Amino acid sequence: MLKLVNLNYGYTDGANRRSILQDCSYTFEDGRFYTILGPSGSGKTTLLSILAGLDSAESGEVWYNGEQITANRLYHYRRNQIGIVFQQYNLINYLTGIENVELAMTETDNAMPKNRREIAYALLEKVGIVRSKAERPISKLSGGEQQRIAIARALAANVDLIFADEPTGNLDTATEQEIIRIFRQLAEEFGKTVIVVTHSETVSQFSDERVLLENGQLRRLSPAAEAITA
Ligand SMILES: Nc1ncnc2c1ncn2[C@@H]1O[C@H](COP(=O)(O)OP(=O)(O)OP(=O)(O)O)[C@@H](O)[C@H]1O
Repeated sequence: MLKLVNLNYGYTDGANRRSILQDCSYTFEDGRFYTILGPSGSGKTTLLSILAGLDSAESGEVWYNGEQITANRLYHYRRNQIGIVFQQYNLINYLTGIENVELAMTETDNAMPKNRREIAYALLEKVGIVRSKAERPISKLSGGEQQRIAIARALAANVDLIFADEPTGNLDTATEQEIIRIFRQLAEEFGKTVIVVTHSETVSQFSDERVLLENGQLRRLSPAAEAITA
């Protein structure tokens, strides 16, 4: 379970103080697929950065699996407990897909099997990347293929919590559907918690829970399509 308690975050813009998160609290349960929605500039990426340990709130607490993610736990949390998927994929372009995933397996303290390459192929197969594609340099792959590899890379350290920021922002509708199917499967079949920031109605429709970030706070949207002002 990922729990946020009274998070506050703001910045100064000239003489003005702007608040992005205001006593923001929420609980994300294990094994569910969440989407975070909200108007442009409402702070979704900022919130995700805080949840993924890339930025820190000014006050408040983040708890994961009963442990508070304090400054001295951040390194462990980022390295061993979470994976992140970005809109721009952020893969290493001169390496192949399989090398990107294998490299991620060396960047964790979690126990990794000796046959890393085989496990990496299996992980890529799970997200629909066959061997011939896994062995191509990233620069020779489509955006959809790169995003699948980025998802496999995020899972490589055997983590249970995946964050994604606009993961389908650069993809066409058919490819978006494929990525949604992968996220659904990760939650349903493999018990992963998937938290996705998105403007896409399609992605949000297929999530287990839609959460709106508005006026610095998160609130659950009712399952029946509530109008979104994103
Ligand atoms: N440290 C900072 N200094 C100045 N401005 C900041 C800082 N952090 C965030 N902002 C501003 O806070 C607002 C929220 O940004 P954020 O990217 O989190 O919003 P968002 O909801 O993800 O937006 P979008 O949907 O357009 O991607 C933006 O106006 C951004 O420019």
